[in-house]
Amino acid sequence: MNAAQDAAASYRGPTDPPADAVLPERHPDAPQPGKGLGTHYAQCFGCGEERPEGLHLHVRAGEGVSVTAEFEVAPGHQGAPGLIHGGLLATAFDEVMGAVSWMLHVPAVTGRLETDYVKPVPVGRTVHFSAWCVGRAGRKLYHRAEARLDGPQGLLVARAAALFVAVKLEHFTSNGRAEEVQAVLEDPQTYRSLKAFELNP
Ligand SMILES: CCCCCCCC/C=C\CCCCCCCC(=O)SCCNC(=O)CCNC(=O)[C@H](O)C(C)(C)COP(=O)(O)OP(=O)(O)OC[C@H]1O[C@@H](n2cnc3c(N)ncnc32)[C@H](O)[C@@H]1OP(=O)(O)O
Repeated sequence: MNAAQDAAASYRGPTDPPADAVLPERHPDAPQPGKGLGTHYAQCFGCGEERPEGLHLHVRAGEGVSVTAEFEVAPGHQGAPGLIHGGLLATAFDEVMGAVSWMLHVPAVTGRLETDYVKPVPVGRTVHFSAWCVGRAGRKLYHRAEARLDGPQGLLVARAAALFVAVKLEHFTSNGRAEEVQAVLEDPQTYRSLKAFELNP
C-alpha cells in the first residue's frame, strides 16, 4: 500500500466515529422502549406543542440508545409543489437525533449534520424516523438516522448522519436571548426536563 492508499484506508469522515469511540449505554432513567419522550421545550420548532407552524414530532424511546418518531407532511412544509422542503427533512433529522442524546441524558448540540435525500416526499404522507447512536468519543456523539414513508418498514426516503457535541448548561444560558432563557428558568415544567439532563441551574 502506498502512502495515498494508506491515508484513504484510514480516512474517517467527520460523522464517522473514530477508532477509539465506544458504544454508550442508555441512561438507567431513560424511558422504556415505546414510551414517549415528550417535548424538551414547548417552543421548539421540531417538537414543541406551542409552535403552530412547527413539526410537532412525537419522539418515542426505542431499544438501547435509539428513538423513533413520525410527522405528517403538511402544505406548510412544501418546497416544490406538493413535495416536502429538504431543509425541513434535515430539521426533523436534527430533532430526532437530538433526542438520541436524551436517551443518554447528555445535553448536546448539533456540530455537523449530513443528509442523503433518496426519494421525493409528497405532502399528506407520514414520514417515520428511526435514529440511533453509533459511538461516543469524549464530548462527541455520533448518531445515524433513517426516514421511511408511511410506516417503519416503508420506502426509504432519506438517511442522515450527525456529530453532536455535549455541552454544559452555560451553552444555553449564555447564548440564548435573555427573555426566553429567563422564562425557562422560571417555568417549573421546564425544570422537569432540566432534571432529565441532570442540569441544576
Ligand atoms: C436556560 C435554559 C436551559 C435549557 C437547557 C435545556 C437543555 C436542552 C438540552 C438539549 C437541547 C437539545 C436541542 C435539540 C435541538 C436539535 C439540536 C440542535 O439543533 S442544536 C442547535 C444547532 N447547533 C448549534 O447551535 C451548535 C453551534 N456550535 C457550537 O456551539 C460549538 O461549535 C460546539 C458546542 C458544537 C463545539 O464548540 P466547543 O468550543 O464546545 O468545542 P470544540 O472543541 O470546538 O468541539 C468539540 C469537538 O467536536 C469537534 N467538532 C465540533 N464541530 C464539528 C464539526 N462541525 N465537524 C466535525 N467535528 C466537529 C471538534 O473538532 C472537537 O473535536 P476534538 O475534541 O478536538 O476531537
